[in-house]
Amino acid sequence: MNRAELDSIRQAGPAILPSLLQCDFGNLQSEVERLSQAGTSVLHLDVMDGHFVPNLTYGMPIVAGLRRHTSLPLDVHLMISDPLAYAKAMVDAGADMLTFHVEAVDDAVDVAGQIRDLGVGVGLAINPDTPMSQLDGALDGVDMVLVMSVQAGFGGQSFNPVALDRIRDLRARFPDLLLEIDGGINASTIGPARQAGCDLFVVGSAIFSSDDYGVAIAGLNDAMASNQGAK
Ligand SMILES: O=C(CO)[C@@H](O)[C@H](O)COP(=O)(O)O
Ligand SMILES: [Co+2]
Repeated sequence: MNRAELDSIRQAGPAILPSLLQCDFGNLQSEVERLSQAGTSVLHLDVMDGHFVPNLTYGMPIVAGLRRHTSLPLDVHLMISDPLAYAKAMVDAGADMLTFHVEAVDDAVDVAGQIRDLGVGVGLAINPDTPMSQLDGALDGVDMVLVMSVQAGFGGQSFNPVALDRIRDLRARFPDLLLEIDGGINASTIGPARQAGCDLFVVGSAIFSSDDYGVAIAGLNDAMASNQGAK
């Protein structure tokens, strides 16, 4: 994803990104079709290595398989200890945006630069219990900050409101930075996250627990617009 494509995502307004973590992997193609029909504009893919986080998901073959069946941009959330070891393979598989964790690397600016050189958008993620000071001086070459509202590793966890203060703080300091939030986003938490200044909302359980993804996404968009929920 180049800068122009990222800008067009931002200009299109807030977007809900389904996280496939809780989809039916036995019917992946049909799940993606259902999400496309429900108005999805970007898919969020959670890659976990069983080392950086205590959970294991999938890697390049699934990304490549999705790439063959959809033209939707693929936003790949790397919850892995060595993002550079897999970055090129992920891009070759079809990732459009690669987000790595600030906790996983020694030099985030260097990692971001090497990912950028692969021709994709770069995101930097931060877990709720990591001090925000770790982002100081780390945002050069970063297109997006992913503020985790749960500890990375599992779907279905409860929203941590510390993420709202973080979004507010980043939005005030970096008006043009793309901001994404991930974890525990539902009809109660999406409004406050939007009001705090977030652009992209990753949603797993609140979509996949519904029989009708279109209804679930419409409900989340309504809740975002009416800013329901606790602050
Ligand atoms: O990155 C992660 C979890 O580490 C997420 O993308 C989750 O998959 C979101 O799931 P819900 O919290 O919405 O159930
Ligand atoms: Co994620």
